[in-house]
This record gives sequence, C-alpha cells and structure tokens, in this order.
Amino acid sequence: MDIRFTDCSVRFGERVALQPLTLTITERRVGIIGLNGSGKTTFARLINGLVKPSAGSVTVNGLDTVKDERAVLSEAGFIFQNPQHQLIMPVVADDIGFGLKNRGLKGEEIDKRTQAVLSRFGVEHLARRRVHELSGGETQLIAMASVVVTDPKILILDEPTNQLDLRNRRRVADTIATLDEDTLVITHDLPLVENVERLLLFHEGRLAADGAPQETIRHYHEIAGC
Ligand SMILES: Nc1ncnc2c1ncn2[C@@H]1O[C@H](COP(=O)(O)OP(=O)(O)OP(=O)(O)O)[C@@H](O)[C@H]1O
Repeated sequence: MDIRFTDCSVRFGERVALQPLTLTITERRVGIIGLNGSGKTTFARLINGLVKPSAGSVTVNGLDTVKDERAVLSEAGFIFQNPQHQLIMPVVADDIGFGLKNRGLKGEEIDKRTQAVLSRFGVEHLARRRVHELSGGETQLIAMASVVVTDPKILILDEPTNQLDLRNRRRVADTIATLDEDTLVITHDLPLVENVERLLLFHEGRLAADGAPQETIRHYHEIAGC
C-alpha cells in the first residue's frame, strides 16, 4: 500500500481530533494503538475518505481522498467497530452479494464470488443464515467477507476482536493474518498487532510512536502508566 498524509489535521468544531500529521505508509501489515479517544479511528477513517482533512491531504495508492472520493472507497475497504451495523440484507449470502450488485455485477457472477469468499473464510455453512442470528465471531467474519468480496487493495479493520470470546478471537485473528490484502488494524488487543511490520501509537491526537511493535508497545505502557 502507499498511503501519504501531508500536513493533515482534523477538527470537529473546537475539538482537534488529529494534530497536523505528515506520514507515508508502504508496509503491508500495519497496526494502530492508543488510549480511548486518542485519534485512531479518525486517522483510519481519513484513509478511506469517511473523514475529510480539515487541512492538508491524504492520498491512497495515488488517489486523493477528497478529489477521488469514490475511487478511494473501492481501494480501501473499512470494517467497522460494530460490524452488525454494516450488514444490510437479512440473509448472509444476499448481504455479501449486495456490494457486488451495487457495482453492476450480474446474478451468476455475484453467486460465484459470494461462494468463493464464503469458502475462503471457512463459513459456507452460513450462506442462508439470517444476519441478526449470527454470533459475534460469525458477524465479524461475514462483515469482513462482505468487504473483501468487493476486492479492495487495502483493508482497514477497526477493533476486529472487540467483544469476541477466546475461540472467536483466535478465529478472527487467524483469518486476518492470512488475508492477501494489505491491512491496517486498529485495536486494544495488543497480541493482535505483535507481529505487524509497523505499529503506530496515537496519543491526544498526535502520533506518539511509530516503529517496531515491541518498541511502540513499550511507549504505550509508559503513556498509559501501567
Ligand atoms: N464525529 C465526531 N464529532 C465530534 N468529535 C468527534 C467525532 N469523531 C471523533 N471525535 C472526537 O475526536 C477524538 C478522537 O476520537 P477517535 O474516535 O478518533 O478516537 P479513538 O482513538 O478511535 O478512540 P476509541 O479507542 O475510544 O475508539 C475524541 O475526542 C472524539 O470524541
């Protein structure tokens, strides 16, 4: 991936959520950590244009998140903190097909791609299940599948193991580790980012550490005071 922040800052009214930031990310596996309210989600949402810079700019694989808004949305898929809000159709297979239909694909191709992604995530058996009856781990996997099926080059996962039990956490973590797409993972679950190539730490809207996971995690403990 090639993500470039140039003097990018974000304000929500009087509140500064991100202080001016200049940064280039080219690694394939990147993690983002920090205390609650430190600016992680704001940073991640800037990357697929869900949040726009108040000043400065962000480009993703050469596309500007403001000028090339639609193209950026296809380039970088976002899996939300509460994935159940992301599932729109009542039945799993229809939900996965929904994004493909929106992109103009036809029935047979939609079915083929839906089957392929369900099998890639090991959840073919969930195809006809109702989305609101899925467990937390299943919901997370289906939300990931419904974004992956649209072929984004970059996946942004916002707290993907939040509220999962140990078994589902492991399942989701293993799935993330084997994704072909470049990934940015925001998390409070530190083992999930222990092996990323680059780990960013945000604190009070600033990038407070940026480097190898162990070093960044050490800074995080200092900031958290524990
Ligand atoms: N849409 C918004 N309107 C106003 N303030 C916002 C908005 N989104 C975020 N903020 C504020 O910006 C700051 C950074 O929020 P952000 O969601 O980026 O933090 P975070 O590090 O992801 O937090 P958490 O770990 O709790 O999810 C917070 O003070 C938050 O209240």
